[in-house]
Amino acid sequence: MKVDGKPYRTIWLNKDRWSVEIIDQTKFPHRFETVTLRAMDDAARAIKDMLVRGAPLIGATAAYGMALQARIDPSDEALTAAYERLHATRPTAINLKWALDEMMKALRNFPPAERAKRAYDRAAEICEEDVAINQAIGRNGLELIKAIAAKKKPGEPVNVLTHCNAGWLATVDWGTATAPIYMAHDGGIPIHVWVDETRPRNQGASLTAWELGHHGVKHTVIPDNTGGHLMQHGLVDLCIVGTDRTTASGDVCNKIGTYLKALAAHDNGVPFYVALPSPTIDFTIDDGLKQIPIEQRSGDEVTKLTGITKDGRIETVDVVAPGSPVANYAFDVTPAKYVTGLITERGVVKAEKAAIARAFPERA
Ligand SMILES: CSC[C@H]1O[C@H](OP(=O)(O)O)[C@H](O)[C@@H]1O
Repeated sequence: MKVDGKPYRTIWLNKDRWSVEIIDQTKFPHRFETVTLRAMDDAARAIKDMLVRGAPLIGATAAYGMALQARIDPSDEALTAAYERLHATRPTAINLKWALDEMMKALRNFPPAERAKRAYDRAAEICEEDVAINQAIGRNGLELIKAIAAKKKPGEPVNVLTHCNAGWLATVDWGTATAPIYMAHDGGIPIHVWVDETRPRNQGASLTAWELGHHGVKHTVIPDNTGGHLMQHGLVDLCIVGTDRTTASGDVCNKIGTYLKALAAHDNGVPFYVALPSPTIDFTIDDGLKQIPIEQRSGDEVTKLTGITKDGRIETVDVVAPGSPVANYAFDVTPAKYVTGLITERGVVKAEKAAIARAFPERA
């Protein structure tokens, strides 16, 4: 998407045709900086330390991590070690394993001497596929927004609530949950987004708000616990969130707090949609609560906050009583029964096994 009028993606190949550039998302919202990945380890660290994050972007970065490895040492042993190193960076988003499996599938039948070129080609394909999938999710989600807009008074905005960042910063471009929002905005449909700040890393306040603002989309940042109140007072027309892993039966794993939003939406009759690119479906599992590994991250993300001072210095401060233990579960699982529909690249699909299998028969 555009940043101050200049088109950007979150990851791209540099002019040297081998090093990879990423936007460093740990610097948002106060700094826009990029980082060059020159080795597989750079890609692994970028994923682990969340310079890049968001299931599709994690997959794309891992794919280029394999390409960077193939350039240095394309042997079976080296590629297997790279697969393991990248796979170990974060446990929840299934796109990581999906992308790594795609790369190994693409490389294993090529002689080592030809693997680097094939790896870069496949990584580029994965990025292009992500953009096309997200644009299709945008078109399919746009129909839902149009149907709500048709019942509104002229000029009255459709109010969408979203959680965390499932925007273009979580993907290669367009985003998943935000793709329908951008298309509605670009198509002249009045739209407003309630942006959950999304503690503890504040991906909503620092990423979603930043990207919506740069695209001119009206939005309001809210504390995470506000959404239920807004729904009780008819101020939310629909929820659209992303996902890091959705099971074959439609259980949705997403950023911590998503489940509570789904409960509030269910209780208030607010449609709750999940934007779901097919690489994020884990067809090997059905029960999200029992089978999806939930990442636990450093307690520092809870006890510390980083911001900018009046004179422009970036500072980190402690915000929790010294010595208090903290827990930092990064994701939760929303059972399929609370999901109104899955907005996929092949249409809006019911959150149930048979419907998902019909939509993606080649993978079921
Ligand atoms: C389109 S995937 C976005 C998904 O990923 C985020 O998690 P994280 O920022 O920790 O990678 C969050 O769950 C978003 O919904």
